[in-house]
Amino acid sequence: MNIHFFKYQGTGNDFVILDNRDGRYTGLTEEQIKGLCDRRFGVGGDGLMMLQVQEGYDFAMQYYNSDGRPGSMCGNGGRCLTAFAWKMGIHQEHIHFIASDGPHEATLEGEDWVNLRMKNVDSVETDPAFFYLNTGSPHYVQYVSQLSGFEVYEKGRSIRYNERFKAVGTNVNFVEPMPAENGIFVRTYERGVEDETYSCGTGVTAAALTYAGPEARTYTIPVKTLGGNLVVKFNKTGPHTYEDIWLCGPAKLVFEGNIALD
Ligand SMILES: N[C@H](CCC[C@H](N)C(=O)O)C(=O)O
Repeated sequence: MNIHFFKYQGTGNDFVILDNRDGRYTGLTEEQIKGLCDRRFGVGGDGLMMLQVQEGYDFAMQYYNSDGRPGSMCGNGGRCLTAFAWKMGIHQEHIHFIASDGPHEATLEGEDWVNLRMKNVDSVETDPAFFYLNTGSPHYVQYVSQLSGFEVYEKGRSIRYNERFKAVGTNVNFVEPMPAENGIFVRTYERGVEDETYSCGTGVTAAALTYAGPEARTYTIPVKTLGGNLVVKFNKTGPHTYEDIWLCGPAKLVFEGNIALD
């Protein structure tokens, strides 16, 4: 089978994207998706997404992690798929799509900057050592010092596979405040990739929410990742409740091509 693919990246979180509006790629197997995401034997990506038709929406987002299995919501993926939908002719000032965690709204600024509305958050588990919350995907958030030299892979992996999380898994974010920028630096170990990625949109969102002060008001938090900069804007409405959450940043086409699958 010949596959025509598009490769996108958003702050270095990279994805293979397929236009599946006619259903031609619906039968791809877990092994085939894993193979397409393989950086040596395939196209390479942290995940694969399909652009799908969905009545009542501009499109549906079907997301798979690089292990070939369906993942939960992917923030950078949603931004990249929005840029791709625009390229495919879905030209709306406000784009509405449905993903595994429900409806999303997105706007573009130019061709490769996407603002993506994330689902509201109505609870956060707070522990002296960490926060745990769901921004479309589950995220463990821990503040550390000297994040540049931190062992994200080893420490992230040990949390992801601990007694509590090993069955279902979790994404694990390590966060360091950047006082001069009034922002944060975030590094993430991703479930389903089972490695550190250059950026994780739902993780960056989760980390930014935990960085807000105690006051209920709107916040704008700049976030640095290994792959570039994002901005998270939201309205904190109570001690653990957040609404009108927007993840904003670049989403770019890298290349497109064809690959034959056996
Ligand atoms: N990279 C993604 C997160 C993918 C979620 C996935 N790792 C899972 O837990 O299923 C993001 O930008 O939000």
